Parts: sequence; structure tokens; C-alpha cells
Amino acid sequence: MKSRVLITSNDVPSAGIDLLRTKCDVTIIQTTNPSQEDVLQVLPGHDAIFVTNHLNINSDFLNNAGTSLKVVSTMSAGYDHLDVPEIKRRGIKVGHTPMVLSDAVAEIAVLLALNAARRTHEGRLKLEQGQVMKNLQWLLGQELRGSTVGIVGLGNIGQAIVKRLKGFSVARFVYTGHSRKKAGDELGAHFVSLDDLLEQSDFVIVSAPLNNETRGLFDDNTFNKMKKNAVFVNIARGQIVKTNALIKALRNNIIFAAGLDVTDPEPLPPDHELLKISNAEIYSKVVCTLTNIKCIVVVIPHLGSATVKTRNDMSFTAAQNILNGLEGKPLIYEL
Ligand SMILES: O=C(O)[C@H](O)CO
Repeated sequence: MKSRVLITSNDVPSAGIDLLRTKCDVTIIQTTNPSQEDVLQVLPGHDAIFVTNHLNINSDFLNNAGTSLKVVSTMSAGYDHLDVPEIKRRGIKVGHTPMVLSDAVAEIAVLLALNAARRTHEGRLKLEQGQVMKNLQWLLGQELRGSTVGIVGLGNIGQAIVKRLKGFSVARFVYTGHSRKKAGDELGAHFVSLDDLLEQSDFVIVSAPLNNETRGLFDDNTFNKMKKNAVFVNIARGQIVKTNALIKALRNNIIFAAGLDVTDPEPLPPDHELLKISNAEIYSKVVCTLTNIKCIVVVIPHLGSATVKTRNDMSFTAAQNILNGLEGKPLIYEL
């Protein structure tokens, strides 16, 4: 009898579905973002679950999942939505899809760094409002050229970001994390403490996983240690940053700007403060000199891995993890 696989969304790219169908019976939940309850209604009797949209899989979920589950495979690099120790304790294999999305996410980090530093979103809003000025000191930004770029978490994505930024004449790369890395040495990046990174960096780019060590890492204390001209970029997880502390740091000119692919809450409600302060009306009161500039925020809705190629690769990798697990082989990316 064929193994049965449940896919938790009806918009998974076909690469993974086609692969699974070569060997398994596939059930697809006919909605894009089902609740845990929706999934649990159909999951019992399936051998594997293909997890999408950061569906939370915890002990309660597993208690109701039936007894046949052998593989949990998330179509994401991040796995903060999975209780990995609990899944493994029950003898269920668990996999994710890192590596295949690193380049796409790194592109978004570069986009956000440049967009926030060079104030392009703000410029676009000014155009729409008919408020373009000829003043020579209008919409002045910061440059990557000659800057120090600090990477918080030099994993695969952090390394991909450094590789891309090397073309921008950055003066110095520093990074922080658990320990010095060979990859850091190869990239010419210097391992420093978090405090040193915050004090030295003109750009601070967060590419660390969300866990108990990083949750809320960026708070009043951390922002206060950053340079006034610092551009803060987060492509990792919104909960690494205390949103109110970031808003305060922007409003009080503690830092220069922020570029965010991820936020807390996510998605941001349309009337959220972070969206309001990135609205041109706030800084239309301004502005000629650097010291007066306020609240440059570029926010996008978690688009890091959102390319056709990368989502296909993620879908295929998540499916291959399942097939390997069901055949008793190690997963490609096993947790
Ligand atoms: O973790 C990931 O895969 C990316 O953030 C997209 O969710």
C-alpha cells in the first residue's frame, strides 16, 4: 500500500507535489492557510505531513495527530513553529528547507539595506504627494561604500548577504554569533561580540534564527548601543525585535532607518504604528539636515523566499525530505 502524505495548503508549487505523487497518495487541504483544527480533521491516517505557512506543530497537535505519522517536513528554513524536541521524542522524523532559499533571502536583505539607506520608498511617496524638492540637502541617505556592515548570525543566509555586499565597496564586515566561523575567515569578516558589532556597524543586518536566545534581542538597550547613522535590517524573524523599542529608536533618532521583511506582529495590521511612521506625511514636516530626519522605515510582508525558483526548490526539497523519511533514509535537511 502507498504511504499517505497530507499537504497543508492548496498553493504549494507543483514541483514537490509531483515528486510525492510518484510514490505516495497525496491529500491536499483545499485552503491556503488552514488552522490547526482544520489540519487535524484530516491528518489521522497519514504517514507524513508537508507543513506550510508556519503551521504550529506542538505537543497538543501531536496528541491529536493519530498514530501513523512518521515524518514532519516544513517548507521553510525557519522551524520556530515546530516543537522539534517533542516531535523527535515521539520517533517522528522532522526536516526543513534551508540552503535553497539563502540566495533569495540575501537579495531581499540587500534590497532593504539599500532601500532604507537611500530612502527610495520615501522618495516614491513624495512623488505621489507632489512634494519633490530641489533642495540639495533633501532626502540625503547613507552609503554602503566605506561602511562597516554587522551581521547578526553568520549562517548560510548571513554568508550569502556578505558575498553580495562585497560588490558595494564595504570597508569592513563584522559578525556575531556563538563562535568564530571558518566561513567568516574565508569571507574576510571579523568575529566580534554583539556589543562591539552594535557600536561599530553602520548597517546591522539580522539573519539569526528565532530561539530563546534571540527572542527580543533587539530592545531599548541594544538599539541605544547602535550608531546614530545605523541602518537596521531584519530578514530573520519579527520576534527577534521588540517592535516598540524599534519604533522608539526611529522616532527619537537613535538610529537612522530600518528595513524589515519580518515584523511582530506579522502581518502588520494596516493601521500599525510601523506603517504609519513610514508614511510620508510624518516626514513632510521636515527636513534638510541629517539630524532632523525622522522615521525612515521600509516594510515588506515577509517576501524573503518569494521567488518562483526558490519556492519551487523549497517545495521539491520538502517533498524529498518526506520520501527519504518514509524510505528510512536520512532526510536531506534533518533537524
Ligand atoms: O524560514 C523561512 O523559510 C523563510 O522565512 C520563509 O518563511
